[in-house]
Amino acid sequence: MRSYGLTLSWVVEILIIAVVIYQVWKLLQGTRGVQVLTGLLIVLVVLTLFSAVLHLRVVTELIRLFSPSFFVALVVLFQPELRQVLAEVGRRSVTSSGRQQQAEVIEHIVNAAEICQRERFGVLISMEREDLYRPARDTGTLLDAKLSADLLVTVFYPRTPLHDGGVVIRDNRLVVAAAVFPLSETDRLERPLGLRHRAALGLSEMTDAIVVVVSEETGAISIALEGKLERHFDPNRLRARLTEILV
Ligand SMILES: Nc1ncnc2c1ncn2[C@@H]1O[C@H](COP(=O)(O)OP(=O)(O)OP(=O)(O)O)[C@@H](O)[C@H]1O
Repeated sequence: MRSYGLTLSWVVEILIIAVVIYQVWKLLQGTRGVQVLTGLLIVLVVLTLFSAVLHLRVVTELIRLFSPSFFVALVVLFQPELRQVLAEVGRRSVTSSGRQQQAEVIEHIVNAAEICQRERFGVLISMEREDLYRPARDTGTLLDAKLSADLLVTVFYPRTPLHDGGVVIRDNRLVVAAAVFPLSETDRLERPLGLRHRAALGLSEMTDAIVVVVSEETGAISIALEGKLERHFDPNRLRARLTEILV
Protein backbone atom coordinates (compact mmCIF):
# COMPACT_ATOMS: atom_id res chain seq x y z
CA MET A 1 0.00 0.00 0.00
CA ARG A 2 1.26 3.49 -0.85
CA SER A 3 1.99 5.60 2.19
CA TYR A 4 2.05 8.87 0.18
CA GLY A 5 5.41 9.52 1.85
CA LEU A 6 3.70 10.26 5.18
CA THR A 7 6.31 9.30 7.70
CA LEU A 8 6.19 9.56 11.49
CA SER A 9 8.56 12.53 11.41
CA TRP A 10 6.12 14.38 9.11
CA VAL A 11 3.28 13.81 11.53
CA VAL A 12 5.43 15.02 14.44
CA GLU A 13 6.50 18.09 12.45
CA ILE A 14 2.90 18.96 11.50
CA LEU A 15 1.81 18.54 15.13
CA ILE A 16 4.63 20.78 16.41
CA ILE A 17 3.87 23.50 13.86
CA ALA A 18 0.12 23.33 14.62
CA VAL A 19 0.71 23.60 18.37
CA VAL A 20 3.17 26.51 17.92
CA ILE A 21 0.80 28.40 15.59
CA TYR A 22 -2.14 27.83 17.95
CA GLN A 23 -0.16 28.96 21.02
CA VAL A 24 1.21 32.04 19.25
CA TRP A 25 -2.26 32.93 18.02
CA LYS A 26 -3.75 32.49 21.51
CA LEU A 27 -1.03 34.66 22.97
CA LEU A 28 -1.35 37.45 20.43
CA GLN A 29 -5.14 37.69 20.53
CA GLY A 30 -6.17 41.09 21.81
CA THR A 31 -2.69 42.63 21.50
CA ARG A 32 -2.03 45.76 19.50
CA GLY A 33 0.13 43.91 16.97
CA VAL A 34 -2.45 41.35 15.95
CA GLN A 35 -4.22 43.62 13.44
CA VAL A 36 -0.89 44.44 11.82
CA LEU A 37 -0.03 40.74 11.63
CA THR A 38 -3.44 39.92 10.12
CA GLY A 39 -2.99 42.72 7.57
CA LEU A 40 0.50 41.55 6.62
CA LEU A 41 -0.65 37.94 6.26
CA ILE A 42 -3.61 38.94 4.06
CA VAL A 43 -1.35 41.01 1.79
CA LEU A 44 1.17 38.18 1.57
CA VAL A 45 -1.42 35.48 0.82
CA VAL A 46 -3.25 37.61 -1.81
CA LEU A 47 0.02 38.58 -3.51
CA THR A 48 1.26 34.97 -3.54
CA LEU A 49 -2.03 33.72 -5.04
CA PHE A 50 -2.12 36.46 -7.66
CA SER A 51 1.46 35.97 -8.71
CA ALA A 52 0.98 32.17 -8.90
CA VAL A 53 -2.23 32.38 -10.97
CA LEU A 54 -1.01 35.17 -13.28
CA HIS A 55 2.59 33.88 -13.40
CA LEU A 56 3.98 37.21 -12.19
CA ARG A 57 7.62 36.26 -12.07
CA VAL A 58 8.98 39.52 -10.67
CA VAL A 59 6.40 39.64 -7.84
CA THR A 60 7.05 35.97 -7.03
CA GLU A 61 10.77 36.68 -6.90
CA LEU A 62 10.20 39.74 -4.66
CA ILE A 63 8.06 37.70 -2.25
CA ARG A 64 10.74 35.03 -2.15
CA LEU A 65 13.39 37.68 -1.47
CA PHE A 66 11.48 39.50 1.26
CA SER A 67 9.93 36.54 3.08
CA PRO A 68 12.86 36.21 5.54
CA SER A 69 12.51 39.94 6.41
CA PHE A 70 8.86 39.25 7.18
CA PHE A 71 9.90 36.96 10.02
CA VAL A 72 12.44 39.49 11.32
CA ALA A 73 9.67 42.13 11.25
CA LEU A 74 7.45 39.77 13.25
CA VAL A 75 10.10 39.37 15.94
CA VAL A 76 10.55 43.16 16.16
CA LEU A 77 6.80 43.81 16.15
CA PHE A 78 6.03 41.28 18.85
CA GLN A 79 9.16 41.72 20.92
CA PRO A 80 7.25 42.57 24.16
CA GLU A 81 4.88 39.60 23.72
CA LEU A 82 7.72 37.20 22.87
CA ARG A 83 9.62 38.39 25.92
CA GLN A 84 6.54 37.73 28.02
CA VAL A 85 6.17 34.18 26.65
CA LEU A 86 9.81 33.34 27.25
CA ALA A 87 9.61 34.71 30.79
CA GLU A 88 6.48 32.64 31.37
CA VAL A 89 8.21 29.50 30.05
CA GLY A 90 11.11 30.24 32.40
CA ARG A 91 8.76 30.71 35.34
CA ARG A 92 6.87 27.49 34.62
CA SER A 93 10.09 25.53 34.40
CA VAL A 94 11.17 26.67 37.84
CA THR A 95 12.29 23.47 39.54
CA SER A 96 10.84 22.35 42.84
CA SER A 97 14.02 23.54 44.60
CA GLY A 98 13.46 26.96 42.99
CA ARG A 99 9.90 26.95 44.28
CA GLN A 100 11.14 25.95 47.73
CA GLN A 101 13.60 28.84 47.67
CA GLN A 102 10.89 31.30 46.65
CA ALA A 103 8.64 30.03 49.43
CA GLU A 104 11.48 30.67 51.91
CA VAL A 105 12.05 34.18 50.54
CA ILE A 106 8.33 34.91 50.92
CA GLU A 107 8.42 33.62 54.50
CA HIS A 108 11.35 35.93 55.38
CA ILE A 109 9.54 38.92 53.88
CA VAL A 110 6.23 38.14 55.59
CA ASN A 111 7.93 37.65 58.97
CA ALA A 112 9.87 40.89 58.59
CA ALA A 113 6.75 42.77 57.47
CA GLU A 114 4.85 41.48 60.49
CA ILE A 115 7.55 42.66 62.91
CA CYS A 116 7.97 46.03 61.16
CA GLN A 117 4.20 46.53 61.11
CA ARG A 118 4.08 45.95 64.87
CA GLU A 119 7.11 48.18 65.52
CA ARG A 120 6.05 50.85 62.99
CA PHE A 121 9.24 50.65 60.92
CA GLY A 122 8.87 51.97 57.38
CA VAL A 123 9.69 49.22 54.85
CA LEU A 124 10.30 49.25 51.11
CA ILE A 125 11.28 45.92 49.54
CA SER A 126 11.67 45.22 45.84
CA MET A 127 11.59 41.57 44.81
CA GLU A 128 13.23 41.62 41.42
CA ARG A 129 12.16 39.17 38.74
CA GLU A 130 13.27 39.51 35.10
CA ASP A 131 14.12 43.20 35.02
CA LEU A 132 17.18 44.54 36.73
CA TYR A 133 16.91 48.15 37.91
CA ARG A 134 20.49 49.37 37.63
CA PRO A 135 20.06 52.82 39.35
CA ALA A 136 19.13 51.05 42.63
CA ARG A 137 22.59 49.47 42.63
CA ASP A 138 24.23 52.80 41.88
CA THR A 139 22.38 54.75 44.57
CA GLY A 140 22.25 52.12 47.32
CA THR A 141 24.74 50.22 49.44
CA LEU A 142 25.74 46.84 48.04
CA LEU A 143 25.28 44.01 50.56
CA ASP A 144 24.79 40.82 48.55
CA ALA A 145 23.86 38.94 51.74
CA LYS A 146 21.75 35.82 52.23
CA LEU A 147 18.21 36.96 52.93
CA SER A 148 16.63 36.51 56.35
CA ALA A 149 13.81 38.20 58.25
CA ASP A 150 16.29 39.34 60.91
CA LEU A 151 18.45 41.00 58.26
CA LEU A 152 15.44 42.86 56.82
CA VAL A 153 14.27 44.07 60.24
CA THR A 154 17.80 45.17 61.07
CA VAL A 155 18.12 47.11 57.83
CA PHE A 156 14.82 48.95 58.40
CA TYR A 157 15.51 49.68 62.05
CA PRO A 158 15.04 53.47 62.31
CA ARG A 159 17.97 55.80 62.75
CA THR A 160 20.46 53.28 61.34
CA PRO A 161 22.46 54.29 58.26
CA LEU A 162 20.73 51.89 55.84
CA HIS A 163 17.09 52.25 56.89
CA ASP A 164 16.36 55.14 54.49
CA GLY A 165 15.34 54.00 51.01
CA GLY A 166 14.50 50.59 49.59
CA VAL A 167 16.13 47.16 49.51
CA VAL A 168 16.41 44.97 46.44
CA ILE A 169 16.07 41.21 46.66
CA ARG A 170 17.06 38.95 43.80
CA ASP A 171 16.57 35.21 44.26
CA ASN A 172 17.41 34.66 47.92
CA ARG A 173 19.96 37.46 48.20
CA LEU A 174 19.52 40.89 49.66
CA VAL A 175 21.50 42.67 46.98
CA VAL A 176 21.35 46.30 47.95
CA ALA A 177 19.94 48.50 50.75
CA ALA A 178 19.20 52.22 51.06
CA ALA A 179 18.48 52.40 47.34
CA VAL A 180 16.55 55.17 45.62
CA PHE A 181 13.62 53.98 43.52
CA PRO A 182 11.97 56.03 40.77
CA LEU A 183 8.98 58.06 41.96
CA SER A 184 5.65 57.50 40.24
CA GLU A 185 4.07 60.62 38.80
CA THR A 186 0.55 59.32 39.15
CA ASP A 187 -2.07 61.69 40.53
CA ARG A 188 -4.18 58.74 41.68
CA LEU A 189 -2.26 58.08 44.91
CA GLU A 190 -4.56 58.48 47.90
CA ARG A 191 -3.94 61.40 50.22
CA PRO A 192 -2.08 59.99 53.23
CA LEU A 193 0.30 57.98 51.04
CA GLY A 194 3.63 59.70 50.55
CA LEU A 195 7.00 59.17 48.96
CA ARG A 196 7.62 55.60 50.12
CA HIS A 197 4.47 54.38 48.39
CA ARG A 198 5.15 56.61 45.39
CA ALA A 199 8.62 55.04 45.06
CA ALA A 200 7.11 51.51 45.30
CA LEU A 201 4.60 52.36 42.62
CA GLY A 202 7.25 54.03 40.44
CA LEU A 203 9.48 50.95 40.46
CA SER A 204 6.53 48.69 39.67
CA GLU A 205 5.64 50.91 36.70
CA MET A 206 9.17 50.67 35.27
CA THR A 207 10.00 47.03 36.01
CA ASP A 208 8.31 43.70 36.72
CA ALA A 209 9.38 43.83 40.39
CA ILE A 210 6.97 43.08 43.22
CA VAL A 211 7.37 45.84 45.77
CA VAL A 212 6.26 45.39 49.37
CA VAL A 213 5.68 48.48 51.50
CA VAL A 214 4.99 48.84 55.21
CA SER A 215 3.83 52.28 56.23
CA GLU A 216 5.82 53.86 59.02
CA GLU A 217 2.82 55.95 59.98
CA THR A 218 0.02 53.34 60.02
CA GLY A 219 1.79 49.96 59.76
CA ALA A 220 -0.38 49.17 56.73
CA ILE A 221 1.13 46.60 54.34
CA SER A 222 0.78 47.12 50.58
CA ILE A 223 2.09 45.57 47.37
CA ALA A 224 2.94 47.54 44.24
CA LEU A 225 2.75 45.43 41.10
CA GLU A 226 2.54 46.48 37.44
CA GLY A 227 1.84 50.09 38.38
CA LYS A 228 -1.00 49.26 40.77
CA LEU A 229 -1.05 49.49 44.53
CA GLU A 230 -2.78 46.63 46.36
CA ARG A 231 -3.48 47.65 49.94
CA HIS A 232 -4.48 46.48 53.41
CA PHE A 233 -2.71 43.15 53.66
CA ASP A 234 -2.32 41.27 56.92
CA PRO A 235 0.65 38.87 57.11
CA ASN A 236 -1.43 35.84 56.07
CA ARG A 237 -2.91 37.58 53.05
CA LEU A 238 0.51 38.93 52.14
CA ARG A 239 1.93 35.38 52.17
CA ALA A 240 -0.99 34.12 50.07
CA ARG A 241 -0.71 36.93 47.52
CA LEU A 242 3.08 36.65 47.14
CA THR A 243 2.77 32.88 46.76
CA GLU A 244 0.08 33.36 44.14
CA ILE A 245 2.33 35.71 42.15
CA LEU A 246 5.62 33.88 42.55
CA VAL A 247 5.32 30.19 43.25
N1 LIG B 1 12.60 57.53 45.79
C1 LIG B 1 12.69 56.81 46.91
N2 LIG B 1 13.30 55.62 46.89
C2 LIG B 1 13.38 54.87 48.00
N3 LIG B 1 12.87 55.23 49.19
C3 LIG B 1 12.25 56.41 49.27
C4 LIG B 1 12.12 57.26 48.14
N4 LIG B 1 11.44 58.36 48.51
C5 LIG B 1 11.17 58.20 49.81
N5 LIG B 1 11.64 57.04 50.29
C6 LIG B 1 11.53 56.50 51.64
O1 LIG B 1 10.29 56.93 52.16
C7 LIG B 1 10.51 57.70 53.32
C8 LIG B 1 9.57 58.87 53.34
O2 LIG B 1 8.33 58.35 53.46
P1 LIG B 1 7.02 59.25 53.47
O3 LIG B 1 6.59 59.38 54.89
O4 LIG B 1 7.11 60.43 52.61
O5 LIG B 1 6.17 58.22 52.63
P2 LIG B 1 4.86 57.45 52.99
O6 LIG B 1 4.49 56.70 51.74
O7 LIG B 1 3.86 58.40 53.58
O8 LIG B 1 5.36 56.42 54.04
P3 LIG B 1 4.75 56.10 55.46
O9 LIG B 1 3.35 55.68 55.24
O10 LIG B 1 5.67 55.02 55.90
O11 LIG B 1 4.87 57.37 56.25
C9 LIG B 1 11.92 58.18 53.22
O12 LIG B 1 12.44 58.39 54.51
C10 LIG B 1 12.62 57.09 52.49
O13 LIG B 1 13.05 56.08 53.40
